Amino acid sequence: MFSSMDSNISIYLTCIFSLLGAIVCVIIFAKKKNNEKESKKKLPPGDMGLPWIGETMKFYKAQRTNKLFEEFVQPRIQKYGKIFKTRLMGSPTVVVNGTDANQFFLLNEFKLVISSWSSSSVQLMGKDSIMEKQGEKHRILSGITASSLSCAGLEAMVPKICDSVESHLNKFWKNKQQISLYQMTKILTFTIVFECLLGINVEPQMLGIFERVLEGVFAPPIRVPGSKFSRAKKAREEIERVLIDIVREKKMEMEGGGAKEETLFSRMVAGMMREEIREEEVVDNVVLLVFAAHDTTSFAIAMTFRMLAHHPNCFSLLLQEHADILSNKRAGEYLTMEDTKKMKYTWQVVRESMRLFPPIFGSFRKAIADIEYEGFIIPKGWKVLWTTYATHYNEDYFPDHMAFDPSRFEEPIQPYVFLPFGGGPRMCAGYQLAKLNILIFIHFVVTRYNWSLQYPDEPITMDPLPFPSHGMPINIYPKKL
Ligand code: HEM
Repeated sequence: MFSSMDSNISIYLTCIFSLLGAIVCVIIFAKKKNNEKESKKKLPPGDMGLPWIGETMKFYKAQRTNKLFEEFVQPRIQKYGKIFKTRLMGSPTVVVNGTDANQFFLLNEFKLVISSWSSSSVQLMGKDSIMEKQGEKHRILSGITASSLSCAGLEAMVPKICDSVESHLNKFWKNKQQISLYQMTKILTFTIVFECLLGINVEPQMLGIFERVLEGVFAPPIRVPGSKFSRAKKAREEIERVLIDIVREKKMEMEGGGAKEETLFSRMVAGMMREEIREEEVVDNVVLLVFAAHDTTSFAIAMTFRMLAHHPNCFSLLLQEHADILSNKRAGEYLTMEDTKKMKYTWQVVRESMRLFPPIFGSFRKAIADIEYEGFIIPKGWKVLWTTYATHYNEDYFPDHMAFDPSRFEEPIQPYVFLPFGGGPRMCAGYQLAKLNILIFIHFVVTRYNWSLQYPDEPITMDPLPFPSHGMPINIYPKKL
């Protein structure tokens, strides 16, 4: 009897110990799994460099010679993969590369990330410009901007742009044998933004003051006499006084029932009268629009002409497109929106030039929450940098990627691969205006002038936006019309 009881107890104990063992195993296994999961949520690989300064100097050095991708981004992609960490200008930063990353971070604007500009840019553009706005405020401002920059708004602008280009050529190109293409297109873009988009007459001194503001946008925010930033801040105060007077004049004119013509400026002032936006917001957004359009459009034009000079076959095809459009016009008749839609090959050439020479290399965002992406964690407060190069210079999307081949754009390009104008809620508001400005300018120049580059291989510098280091001087010879 005892022996059968003993054997029952021992079976009982064996069962209990086995059960306990199983529970311990399950706990250990679950803990291990959890630890594995936790350890997977690690920071991306990379080198944070020296305290505070991090890898800023290496970044600037690569940027200055327009080799940001070749000398900074690509070697790190090879070493660490498409997502890597670094430290730039005092901020821990994760550089993300590729279509999926572009889509993820650009579409998650306002939800996981917000745009992040340097302190100098914010002080000079103003904290009330669209680039600093989030959520509802951003929606109101982009609504006002979009109403003028939509296709319907732009159609009315085409003859005005033609007029501005014609006056520009008469004033700055006529009887000249040489001009600086980059400088000239800056003047023209400035005039187009002010006169065609905003409906504000350009006073002679305004461009100079604006250029001084723009020179300080990426300089260190040190306000000591003689510094770039200090000069820029003074210029900003000067331009602010001029713009406040213009805003108040416009408001009085509109209150008195004048100002029939709707421009982006009158829409902003109307928004101010409805108390949707404040006077400071109107001023800051005028400054921002000039900044956003100025160096970008001029660089896109300059690089298009450079590529055309290097690829005479492409130039012949482009010239034919403009000769065909011109042959259907009466003497002196301006282009229409329909004509610009016929400039398909020209737009391919411009896009291919912007693929190789993007006017904006990418932009910084700031994480507003801890972000889990591709098995890594990007802590709240860290910066995220997406770049155009990572997809523009990728063999998978653009085979023989350094070759200039406008035919790549005959077929639609997969989303988030070609991003000279960015994407998501912060996609360039002036994309269509830039397109018209560039196409119409090319039409006038190639149908009226023969031209050649003075320095076919002029170096490109970045500070931090790219520009041809000698201003791209060209020789010009008027065509006999
Ligand atoms: C070739 C010429 C241009 C290029 C390559 C370009 C490129 C860009 C890019 C990449 C962004 C997005 C920046 C980001 O994601 O943080 C942007 C934003 C913007 N662009 Fe352009 N741009 C050009 C011309 C213009 C013009 C002509 C205007 C208007 C006059 C303009 C107005 C804006 C504005 C207002 C934003 C800010 C949008 C926002 O924050 O919601 N751009 N541009």
